[in-house]
Amino acid sequence: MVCHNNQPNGPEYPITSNDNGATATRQIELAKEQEYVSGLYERLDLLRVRTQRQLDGVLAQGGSGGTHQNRSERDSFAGMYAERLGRLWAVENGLCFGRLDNADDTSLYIGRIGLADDEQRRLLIDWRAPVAQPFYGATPAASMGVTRRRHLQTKGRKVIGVDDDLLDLDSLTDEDVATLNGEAALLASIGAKRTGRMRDIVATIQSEQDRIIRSDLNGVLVVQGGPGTGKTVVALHRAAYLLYTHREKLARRGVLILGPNLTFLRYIEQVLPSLGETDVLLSTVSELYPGVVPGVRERPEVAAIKGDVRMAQVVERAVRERQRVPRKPVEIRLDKYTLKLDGNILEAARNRAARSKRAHNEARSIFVRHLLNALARQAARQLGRGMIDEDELADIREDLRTERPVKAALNRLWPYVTPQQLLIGLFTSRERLDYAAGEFGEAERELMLREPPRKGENWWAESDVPLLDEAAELLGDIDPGVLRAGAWIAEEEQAASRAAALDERQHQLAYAKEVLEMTGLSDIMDAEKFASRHLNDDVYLTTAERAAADRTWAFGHIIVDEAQELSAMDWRMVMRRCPTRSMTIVGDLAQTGSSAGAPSWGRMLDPYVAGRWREEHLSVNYRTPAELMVVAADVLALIGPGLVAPTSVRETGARPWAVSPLESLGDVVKAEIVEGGRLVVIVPESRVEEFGQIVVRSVDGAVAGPGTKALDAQVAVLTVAEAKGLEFDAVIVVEPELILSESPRGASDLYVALTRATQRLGVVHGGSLPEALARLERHRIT
Ligand SMILES: Nc1ncnc2c1ncn2[C@@H]1O[C@H](COP(=O)(O)OP(=O)(O)OP(=O)(O)O)[C@@H](O)[C@H]1O
Repeated sequence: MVCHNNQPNGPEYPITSNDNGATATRQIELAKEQEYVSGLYERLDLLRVRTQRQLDGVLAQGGSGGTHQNRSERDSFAGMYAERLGRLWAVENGLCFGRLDNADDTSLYIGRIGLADDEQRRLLIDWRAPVAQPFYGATPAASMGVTRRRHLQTKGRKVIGVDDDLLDLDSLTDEDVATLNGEAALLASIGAKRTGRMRDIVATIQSEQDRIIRSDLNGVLVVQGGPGTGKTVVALHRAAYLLYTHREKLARRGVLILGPNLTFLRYIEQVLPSLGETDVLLSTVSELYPGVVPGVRERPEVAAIKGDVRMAQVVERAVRERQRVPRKPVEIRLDKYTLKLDGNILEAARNRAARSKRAHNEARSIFVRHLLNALARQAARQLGRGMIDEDELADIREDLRTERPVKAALNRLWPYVTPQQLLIGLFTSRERLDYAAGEFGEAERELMLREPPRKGENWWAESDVPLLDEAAELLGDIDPGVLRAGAWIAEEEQAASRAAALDERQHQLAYAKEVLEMTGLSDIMDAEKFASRHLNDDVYLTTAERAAADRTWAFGHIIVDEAQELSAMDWRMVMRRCPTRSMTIVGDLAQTGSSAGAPSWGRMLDPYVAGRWREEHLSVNYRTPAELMVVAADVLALIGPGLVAPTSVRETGARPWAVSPLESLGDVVKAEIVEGGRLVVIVPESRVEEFGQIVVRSVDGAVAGPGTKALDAQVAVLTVAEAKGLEFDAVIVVEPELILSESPRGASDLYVALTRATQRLGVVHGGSLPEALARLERHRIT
């Protein structure tokens, strides 16, 4: 199916006939719908006023008075009303977007939330309710009792268009024919200019997407689909659907959505609130280890090694290395005598601790107890006290425990280790790597070897995060008493965790401000107070916030976006967060850019759910026009001969082009700027700074590099990895040959770059143009 739609904004008022009678019929229909929709907004306003009053009432009871329980109840109610109010405000735009007419002559209006009047009569059905499903699933062949599906287009509170699908074709009347205009709502939506933020598609979900959204909560669902097929947006709607349908279960355990980078998370972060869902944790995989924010860019070959599943054994052996029995006996010199720990004693103590199956730090007390007993007996012998009772032995043991040389020896023999210390110790020591990473070759071990961190340096790379998590599992917690003493924790680590706490606080404050503005409460309460009351206090943290701070949190459901990028080690970490294996995994194997990414879904998932994961496919591209996909398909052929590009839903008539020389870049970008829309310049990683500077110098307000600013700017300069998952009205790819050659997954990178545009695509090159781009219309600027 290819529809022609040259209007980037789509029709504002979808009139397909210029017949006067039909136009009059439409006007009448519009007026009827307007009346109903106005009634819905009146109801919404009333509910807002009521909820606001309830909130004011609770807040008026004062902040710090009463018992702890009174205060905590008050705060809970205030939190609940504020959240409800937030929801009521969030659905302002597009409150009602559809109507279903049933064969029994009843009609249902479908919208973002459910509304009822005071007599509990249904006025508006939540799009996620089972009765709303035919709005997305009914077809003429399987009409599900529906005769007409009507899309309502609104601007603010005004109904500006109706767009009907008639599903019972036999019952068509002349008036029906006048309002029949199939895909106008979809085309208007996908042709609209982009704002730098993903919007919800609740009014135009297609039936293959709806099946995925409403698929069962249990088990692992993989959604494989080419670029622009709606994987991300479908995954987000699925989160909203699951929260609505299994509210109780998921509210307790929470839903985690994992995306490829922070810019992407900013890009999608408004979709769920616009669907009335705020309590979902959005995170990148590299943020999953609390307290560590990776800042080191690693070479792809190093990331590939550290993402290899064999690293699990390496970490395990690195832990065991810390429990190694020294070859020579250990002597402990005290004032009165010298004690000696030989191999047999040490081995026995270590075996006893190992048999406990506890994690390293938690098993330490067993090891220490066993050794102290042995030392106490030796001490008693040396003091000439052959037979001593248990009490005397205990006294000697306690004396020994506080002796400095004994403590030092115990620390050497079975040290407390943090995950950070373990990895720094491992990757900065050739000896330790040789011991722990035997299954990797010498060259690979050499690649892993690093300099120790300098003071204040952020030492962590993304590939370290799952290794830290793995280490945390094997090391376990350190006794908080010992932790407080803290002397053995590297200063750098303390500084890093203080910085992370500060960052977190700032993020909470920004979020609090947003909530207060959205709920109209900013005059009553300041953000600082709101944040400490509702966000930072253990009792009132939302599920998502509590989960974010807890490495061992088990989520009710996890959605992984751009899942092809995760390494085998990443999957181990993600699976640990979801013991029930209720997951939605969306991605496209052809777009894999990471050197440690998935070669196939089975390879990544079979170790956890062999034969128990189900796969769905999406095959229609709602983003990239057909003219652009023809070019992208030639690059797809480089990735794998049998791969099939998704079918574009529309043509625009705009042919993609290539220009040279490279010196024209600034002018070309200026000429391509989309009024009221977004343009991205996608550049090779190795020349990002150079091209970024050229564009920033040539175009006022252009932004080089990722982040919120890049999303908001009219022109942004990004690498492929930074542009992954995003979309723009126009895309200019610079030096595609270099993108192809500079990474082992160059063809996938170029494919991703070429498929980011919703309207126009151009290439600027100085070097040769890859053969796969032969279909581009070529120009030379003189
Ligand atoms: N049913 C729909 N109605 C309107 N717009 C849609 C629909 N499905 C998808 N889209 C739009 O198509 C675009 C692409 O969607 P999305 O980013 O989810 O695709 P994707 O499969 O994740 O792409 P990629 O793999 O390239 O990142 C978005 O603008 C999205 O809103």
